[in-house]
Amino acid sequence: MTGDEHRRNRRGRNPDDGTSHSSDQDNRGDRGEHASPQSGAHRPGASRSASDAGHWETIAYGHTSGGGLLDDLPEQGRGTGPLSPPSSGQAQDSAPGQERSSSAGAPTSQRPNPFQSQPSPPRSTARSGSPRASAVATPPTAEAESGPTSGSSHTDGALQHPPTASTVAGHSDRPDQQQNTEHTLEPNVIPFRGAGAARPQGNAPEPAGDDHSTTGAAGGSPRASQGTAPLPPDSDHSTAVGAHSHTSPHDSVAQPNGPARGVPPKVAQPEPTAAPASPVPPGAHAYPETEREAVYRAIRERRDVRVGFKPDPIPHEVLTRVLHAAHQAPSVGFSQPWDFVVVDDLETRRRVKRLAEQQRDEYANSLPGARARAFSGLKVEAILDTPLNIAITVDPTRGGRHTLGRHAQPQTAGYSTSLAVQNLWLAARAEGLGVGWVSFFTERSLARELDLPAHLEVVAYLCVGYVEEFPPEPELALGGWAQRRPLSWAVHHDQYGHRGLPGEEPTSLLNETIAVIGPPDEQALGQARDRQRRMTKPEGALGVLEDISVQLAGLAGQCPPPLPEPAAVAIFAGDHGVHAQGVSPWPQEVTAQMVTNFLNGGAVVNAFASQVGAEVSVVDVGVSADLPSVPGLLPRKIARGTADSTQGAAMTRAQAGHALEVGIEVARDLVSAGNRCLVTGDMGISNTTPSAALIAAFTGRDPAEVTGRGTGVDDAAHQHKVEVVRRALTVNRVDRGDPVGVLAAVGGLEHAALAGFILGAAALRIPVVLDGVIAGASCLAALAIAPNALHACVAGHRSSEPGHSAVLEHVGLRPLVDLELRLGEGSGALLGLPLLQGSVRALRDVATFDDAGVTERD
Ligand SMILES: Cc1cc2ncn([C@H]3O[C@H](COP(=O)(O)O)[C@@H](O)[C@H]3O)c2cc1C
Ligand SMILES: O=C(O)c1cccnc1
Repeated sequence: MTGDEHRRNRRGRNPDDGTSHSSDQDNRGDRGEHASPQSGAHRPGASRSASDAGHWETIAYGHTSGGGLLDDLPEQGRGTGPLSPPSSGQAQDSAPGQERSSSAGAPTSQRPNPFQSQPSPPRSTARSGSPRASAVATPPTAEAESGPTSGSSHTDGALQHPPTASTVAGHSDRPDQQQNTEHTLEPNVIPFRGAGAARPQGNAPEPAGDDHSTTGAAGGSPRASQGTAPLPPDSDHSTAVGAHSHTSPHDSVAQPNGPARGVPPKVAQPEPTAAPASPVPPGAHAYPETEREAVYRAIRERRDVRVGFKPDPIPHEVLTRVLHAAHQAPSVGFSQPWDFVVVDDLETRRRVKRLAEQQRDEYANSLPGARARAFSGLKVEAILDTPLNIAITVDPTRGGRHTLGRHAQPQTAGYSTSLAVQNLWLAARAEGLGVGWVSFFTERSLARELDLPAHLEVVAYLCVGYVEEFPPEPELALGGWAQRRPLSWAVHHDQYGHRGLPGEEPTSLLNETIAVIGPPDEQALGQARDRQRRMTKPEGALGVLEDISVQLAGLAGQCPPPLPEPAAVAIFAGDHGVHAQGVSPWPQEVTAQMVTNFLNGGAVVNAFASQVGAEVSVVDVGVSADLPSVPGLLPRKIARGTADSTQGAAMTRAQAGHALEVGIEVARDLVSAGNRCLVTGDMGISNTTPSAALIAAFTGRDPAEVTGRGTGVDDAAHQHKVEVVRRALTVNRVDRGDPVGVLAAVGGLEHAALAGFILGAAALRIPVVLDGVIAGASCLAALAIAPNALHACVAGHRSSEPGHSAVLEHVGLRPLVDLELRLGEGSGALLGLPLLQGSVRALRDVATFDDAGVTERD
């Protein structure tokens, strides 16, 4: 048996080989419950429930009729300053063996998916940016420098609205807009907190029929809502909230997706602190259950509607109610900075629509191929389909110079206006009106079309009308454009990063991730093998691609698995203190220059990504230089390069842990943005040296066997590089049983982040295509942390770096492409991507003997 055959046999056929699988439960993600809506439409044998059907189906992508991966999208802007590479290169060879394993099965089977599991508040639109033109790149000179400094940390800023102890007379809304007593206006008064009556002063009107806010001599806060029970005297909701800190009285209330959820509390409820005993029990002011449910229902069922509008006019009183709800939004310093321009003039709307169409085209042209195909099926506006549009504007100057709370955060005027938008949206949902927020405009051009006064800005442009139906989930989620993030990803305890829902023990992102990385789904594996056997081809004829398709079915828990498309490559970039040892012929500043080149679309990775329709992001986890803030760059700098590992640890354990978590978060973000395949990329001058050290540490091989020439050092320099790796390992005395410790001692920030990226993909059961030696080294760390992560890994190619072959052999991965590449960036992985996609496409689309009426062999 050849080495290749041996490696292949360790994969696919029996994926449990080679790693010690724990008995981890399958991916339960965020306490999952629901089935996944992410499966593609229109594939043979795919079953969809009737409730999924309807016109939402028409926007689903992942359909099989797409035009392949070699699209002809316009090229992005390119870098202009060519780098002058030093010469030379060498290769390794290895011919792919041919053989297979397989079987087949009927499509289906589902798996828990962290995205479907946990109800969480709705989000609205998705955005994206395009690479910019400009470029810097200089030829290599020789020298180095670096110095670790500690990185940034996250903090949360909470908005506080200080209590105020004065009453302010206000003006009323237009009385002619009042339809009935249900919609009377409240006095425009800032209530006292806990101190007697808060009565309108001066000439503020006493609203007709609104008797609930001014009952009794002791009084109570006037409330905005109608039909609320009279408030007990001296009630003050802010006291109640403050006294209960984490355990808000609302914890036991029904969650946004339905009745109270049963997450068993693992943490004792904190004792209320020394607040004076209140005669008002917690929850006394809660609405009765049916009313609460109505509130949560409106929140849950609000949709950004683009399709299925009816032409029926909106009665004036309905529209007024909805606008009145918007007008009751909270606002900074009670400045009420909004105005509502109700547009029904057809000519104006036609002009606005033209603006939106221009922006739509511009956006479409900026998209990578797979995204562009998906986007072409999406409707982004219904400007002429609805009886009217509403532009909601902000006046950032309203309220005068001393608007309370706005002095420190001028953006709060715009935020306040967004709250008016949301109020309108929820009220509209309750009225059966659909709302679509169109943001395909540059703000100034829209303001011009609407002939707004110069001091106003447009916050939202809404298409409003009755609808045939409301989609059961956001249209973008149904179409697979993006997925809802589980609530648990967004909730932190005391400090950003201490995750856990209320009542749960806070956990780290890393531990949470490791906990859900499980073995492949045996049933889906079996179905995929069975289906491969029944497909109209001789058994095994697709060789390694059969194994890959089976692996992906097991990973997804679904046969056939979703197409691994769209794909996103994340290039993790960092610098290295060990560069000072003369291990690379390139100056360290090339790292930052290449990052700029990536962002300008001018590098090899961009060319290959464009070829296969993938999106490119660059993650700065440790570049020494400051990088400009541009679309496509994720600024996650943890340190300005690592320390020199020949002198001690390259980084602290905390830095390595932080980098791992950055990688996990990037994986999560890219997957929730709708990507179904992740691709590793790297940039960091000198990073083949820490790669060799990691590989030696995790495989136990001698540094001489696994240290390569990287960007091309000569024999003498190579010898020196081997000694540098040896010294780093001696100085740091690594223990491979402590993978985070190994990463910290001899790795790089991009290695740790890449390990996290791999773990993040595995936890989400999304395939991750690995590039060359840097990804390989990182993968060893990831597998040492969670062996089951292997089932998410596909080796995109074999690099000519010797350390990479050592990795592939050690973990039992069979590279898809073997072309003597030694570049990094994600280039080799991207070349392998279409093969991976082809393997799944075949499993999904190829007819079985039965279906096609083809006679099987004897
Ligand atoms: C212009 C240029 C573009 C690159 N793109 C990837 N690498 C690759 O080479 C570097 C590692 O090799 P060594 O350890 O020998 O420095 C990494 O940045 C890696 O991504 C590049 C290197 C250079 C010079
Ligand atoms: O294998 C790789 O990915 C590689 C090889 C040399 C330099 N940079 C990356």
